[in-house]
Amino acid sequence: MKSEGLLKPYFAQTWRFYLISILLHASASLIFAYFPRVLGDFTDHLQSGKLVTNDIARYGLLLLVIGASYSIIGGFGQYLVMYVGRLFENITRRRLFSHFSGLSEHYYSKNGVGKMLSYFMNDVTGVREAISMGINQLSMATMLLLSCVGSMIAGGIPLYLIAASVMPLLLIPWIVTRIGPVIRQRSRKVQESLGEMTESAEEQFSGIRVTKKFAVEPIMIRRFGAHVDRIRDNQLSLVRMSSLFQAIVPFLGSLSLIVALAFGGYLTVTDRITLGDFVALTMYIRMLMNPLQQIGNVINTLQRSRASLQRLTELVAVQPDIVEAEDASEIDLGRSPLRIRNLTFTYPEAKRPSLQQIDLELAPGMTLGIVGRTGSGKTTLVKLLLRIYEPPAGTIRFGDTDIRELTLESLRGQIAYVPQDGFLFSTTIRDNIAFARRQAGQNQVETAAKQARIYDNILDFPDRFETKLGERGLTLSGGQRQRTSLARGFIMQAPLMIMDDSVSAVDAVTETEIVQTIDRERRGKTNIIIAHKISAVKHADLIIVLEGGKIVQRGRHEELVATPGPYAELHTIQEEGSRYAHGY
Ligand SMILES: Nc1ncnc2c1ncn2[C@@H]1O[C@H](COP(=O)(O)OP(=O)(O)OP(=O)(O)O)[C@@H](O)[C@H]1O
Repeated sequence: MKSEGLLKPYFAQTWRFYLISILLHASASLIFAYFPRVLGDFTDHLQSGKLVTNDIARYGLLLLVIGASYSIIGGFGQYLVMYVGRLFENITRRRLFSHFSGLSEHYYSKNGVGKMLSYFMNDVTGVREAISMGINQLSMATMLLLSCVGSMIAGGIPLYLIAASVMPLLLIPWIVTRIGPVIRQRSRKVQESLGEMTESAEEQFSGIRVTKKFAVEPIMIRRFGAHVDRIRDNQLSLVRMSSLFQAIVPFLGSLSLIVALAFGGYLTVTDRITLGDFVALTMYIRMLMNPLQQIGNVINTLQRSRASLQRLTELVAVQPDIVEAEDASEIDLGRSPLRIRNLTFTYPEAKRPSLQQIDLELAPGMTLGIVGRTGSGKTTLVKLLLRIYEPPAGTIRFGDTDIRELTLESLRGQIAYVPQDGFLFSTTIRDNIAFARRQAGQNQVETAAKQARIYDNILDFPDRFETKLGERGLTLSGGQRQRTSLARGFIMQAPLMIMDDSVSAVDAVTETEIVQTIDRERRGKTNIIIAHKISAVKHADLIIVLEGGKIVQRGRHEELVATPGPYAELHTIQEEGSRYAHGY
């Protein structure tokens, strides 16, 4: 899997920062590698017996300068890389979000929200750690390693002594390549189980009201517990491998030190190197252990983040199911009749079609009523009209233009869709109503609220139109939610308004008022009203009855009531129901 998708543009933008940082790291390491040399010289000076108080102060000052320069220069280099690492997080989260927004409903129904959240949180952070902390440590460690070896050679320590002492340390890369893949695979499992947990938590918190009503909390707690246990098991398995790795590295470091001590000590007593060289050598070996261990850690981090990067790259490569045609055009839906011809539609991965051979023509300004049992295909028809799913070519047209040839903005911007359970955001009721018309003035918001018969309720809310809804705000009743979402539809004054069972939760009187408002306020505009209640559609210019995805009846209310069939049956049942309710 290629990972350029995310990293290439990022590095193209930030390589200068990395270059400066690596140069700073290199300078800091060069300076720091001088440290053991100074101590070695000091030892030799001391041993010669010529050391005076002034020299001690000079050596002390030199070490202070080395330490301070290393900290300042290295620290600044580190800051730069950390800074661009955060930039990566920022750029990637924005990019992911805009990519997510373009993906289709089908994608979301296949992939849970929890997974998306996990991409945002864990994976982006995982990659950021690798390209900030990881690169920081790696460059620092490599530079220090090279500087130390360089300084040892320049300081006159024999090459064979350096080679013998450093040998055990060189086993580290070999061990890394053995253990690394296992760590990566285990880390992938941890990330996956984290994603599953987030998904389960998200679903369970969203459904908490249902859970409580059915008193099934213990089952939910048990189910969630199983997810958490899986994370623990996967994490422990990862920690076992990482710990083994972390333990081997210092062990090899100790081996190096032992060789340096034994071999270096022997060369010192046989006068082949000075005591100062010996002191410097042991210090260098000590200094090398840290960077080598860091290199190991970084390789671990890189292995872990490769899995994250792979997931993110796969994600940004997902193409939206619905794409605009290159020469997509815009038309005025208010002037173009809706023509549906021989529309048969099967959901991806479904066995049977949800709509079959639908033929329908709706002139601008007409009101269409759609009734039908649950699962008969009403919402599916709407999803195709909005192009949330792709209808077969040529089956749905506005005038002579196939909806697949329209820009998505032109199509969706001219349709006010009011679903049964319109989602309300945790913001003010005003913002919720003006959702698709951000620039709407207070007057327009109030008019829409009046049309949807929610105005009086809003006046009773604590801050009226500025009342906050949602988690930390007011909770609306089902009927109030529906009417708020209806107001959101009204405010668009769109050429086509689709109400998908959007008055099902309001009382009969309010429903009649809303239906009358639609008739009055939306005269000349096209309306599609989907309802289970005949009272909501009986004024329509045309009513269709769907059954098993087919239109089984069509006509005006009076005609349909007079014709034996599902509509007349539904009418009788509902009439009897209402008579019973009124005590006849
Ligand atoms: N995303 C989907 N993938 C596969 N099948 C689906 C999908 N959405 C709906 N269906 C199926 O398509 C059929 C029609 O569903 P649709 O939602 O259009 O019914 P409906 O008439 O709007 O029902 P209701 O009145 O309950 O809202 C059903 O059998 C349903 O199971």
